[in-house]
Amino acid sequence: MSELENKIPVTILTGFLGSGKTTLINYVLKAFHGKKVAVIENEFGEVAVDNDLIVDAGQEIFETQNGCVPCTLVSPHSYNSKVRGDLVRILHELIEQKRGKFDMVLIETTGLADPGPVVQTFFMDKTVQDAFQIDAIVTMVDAKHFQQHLDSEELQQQLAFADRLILNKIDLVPEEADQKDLIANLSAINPSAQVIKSQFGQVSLDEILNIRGFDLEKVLDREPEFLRNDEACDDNDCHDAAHNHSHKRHDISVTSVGIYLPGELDFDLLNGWVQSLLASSGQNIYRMKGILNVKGEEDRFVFQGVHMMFDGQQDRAWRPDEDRTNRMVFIGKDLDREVLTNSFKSCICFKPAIVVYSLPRQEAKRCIQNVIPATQPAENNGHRHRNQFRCDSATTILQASTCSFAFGKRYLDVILLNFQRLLFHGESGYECDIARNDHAGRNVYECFAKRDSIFIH
Ligand SMILES: Nc1nc2c(ncn2[C@@H]2O[C@H](COP(=O)(O)OP(=O)(O)OP(=O)(O)O)[C@@H](O)[C@H]2O)c(=O)[nH]1
Repeated sequence: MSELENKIPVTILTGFLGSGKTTLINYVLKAFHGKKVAVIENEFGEVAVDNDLIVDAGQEIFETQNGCVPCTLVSPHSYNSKVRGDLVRILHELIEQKRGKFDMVLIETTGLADPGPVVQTFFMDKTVQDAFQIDAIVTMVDAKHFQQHLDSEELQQQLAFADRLILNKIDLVPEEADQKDLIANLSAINPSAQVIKSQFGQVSLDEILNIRGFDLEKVLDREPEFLRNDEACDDNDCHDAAHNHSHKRHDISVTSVGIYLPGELDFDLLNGWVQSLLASSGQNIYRMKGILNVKGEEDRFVFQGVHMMFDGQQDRAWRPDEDRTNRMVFIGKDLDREVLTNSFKSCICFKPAIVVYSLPRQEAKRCIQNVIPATQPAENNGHRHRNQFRCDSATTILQASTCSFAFGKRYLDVILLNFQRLLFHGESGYECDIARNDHAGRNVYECFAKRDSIFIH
C-alpha cells in the first residue's frame, strides 16, 4: 500500500454563512456510503448551534472551541493559541485514540473563514502530516446570495481554494439561464474547480469524497507564501514583499451576538419579532440560527435565517434530561446586542407564578412590586381579596399565613398544575404555615419546594 493510501483522507468543507454546509454534512452522514466519518465542526458565533444540528448517525462529532480557527492562525501568537491547538489536538486524538474507528475526516469551517490556515495545519504539524491527507476542499456556494458577498476576502478565498464548487440552493434560482451565468461567474473566479449544482446539498458523493482533488502545487502557484509559518501582515495596503500577506483576518465589522434565554417562547410573538427584525435590520443580519423551546411543543424548534429568508422547523424531541434553554445566534454587521437580546426576551411566554409572603399586606406589596411591577389587588367576581394580589393575568400573590389553610384543603392541585413558578416572600415563618398535609396527605411545603421557586427578601 502506498504512503498516500495509508493516510486518512480529509475533506475540508467551506462556504459562506448559510450556504448549506451543515445541510451537506447531514446529507453525507445519512447517505449510505459505507464509511465512518469523523466530523470536526468549527463555528463562528458566541453560542454553538451547528454541532447540535448535525444528525445523530453514530459518527464522531468534534467541536473546536469558540471563535474562528482560521483567524486565530494568522499570527504566530495566535497560531499557538487554544483554538488553533484545538484542531491539532482533535486530530492527534483521532490518531491516538480512534484510529481504525473512522475512515475519513470532514472538517466544516466557519462561514467567515478563509480556509487557507486550516489547510496549512496539515503541513505544519508532523504527526498530522504523517497521518492525514487532504482529499479535497469543497466549497458550498449559496446560489441566491453569494454575489452580494463577493467583496468579502473570505468568500474569495473559499472560492479560490476550492477543488469542487457546489452551487447549492438552485431551487432559489430556477431559471436555467441564470444558473448558467452563476456557473460562468464561478468558473471565472476558479477555472480549475468543477462546479456541481445542488439542492439541499444533494450531490453524488463520488463527486466530492475520496476524489484526490487537492493539489498543493496548485495552491503554491497561486500563493507562493502559503506555507510560510510567520506572522501574517494584516495591512491590506502593505506591499512589502518581506511580509506574509497570504491570509488576512476576516472583516472585523462582522460580529456575532449569542443569546441564551431560559423559558418558553410564544410562537406568535416569535414570528412577529422575526418579521419586524428583518424588516428593520435584515440587510445587516447575514445569519440567524437557533434551537428554541416553543411553548406547547415537545420537539425542539430549529430556527434558520439567511438574510431575508428564514424558516423554522420542528426537530427531534427534547430529551428528558436536556436543558431547554433557548439558544440563538446572530451574525452580521453593526449588530446591537442590547436591542437583539431585549427584543428576543419579549417573545418569552409569561410564566405563571404564585407569590407567597409573610409580611403585612402593604409592606409585602411594596417589596413584591420591586420585583414584579404592576402588582394589583386580585379581583374575583368584582370583589377584591384582601390578601391576594394580581401582577398580571398569570401571577397570584398570596399571604402564606392566611392561605395555607386553603392550600391544604383545596388549592394544591390547582397551584401545582397551573403555576410554574413559586415566589416565596419572607425568610421564615411561612414554611410552618404551609408545612402541613393536604387532604390527600401530601406535604404542601415539600410539593412547593420542588417547583421553580424564587425567594424575595
Ligand atoms: N431553499 C434552499 N434552502 C437551503 C438549501 N440548502 C440549505 N438550505 C437552508 O439554508 C439554511 C442554512 O443552511 P446550513 O446548512 O445551516 O448552512 P451553513 O453553511 O451550515 O450555515 P453556517 O454554518 O451558519 O455558515 C437552512 O435553513 C437550510 O435549510 C437549498 O438547496 N435550498
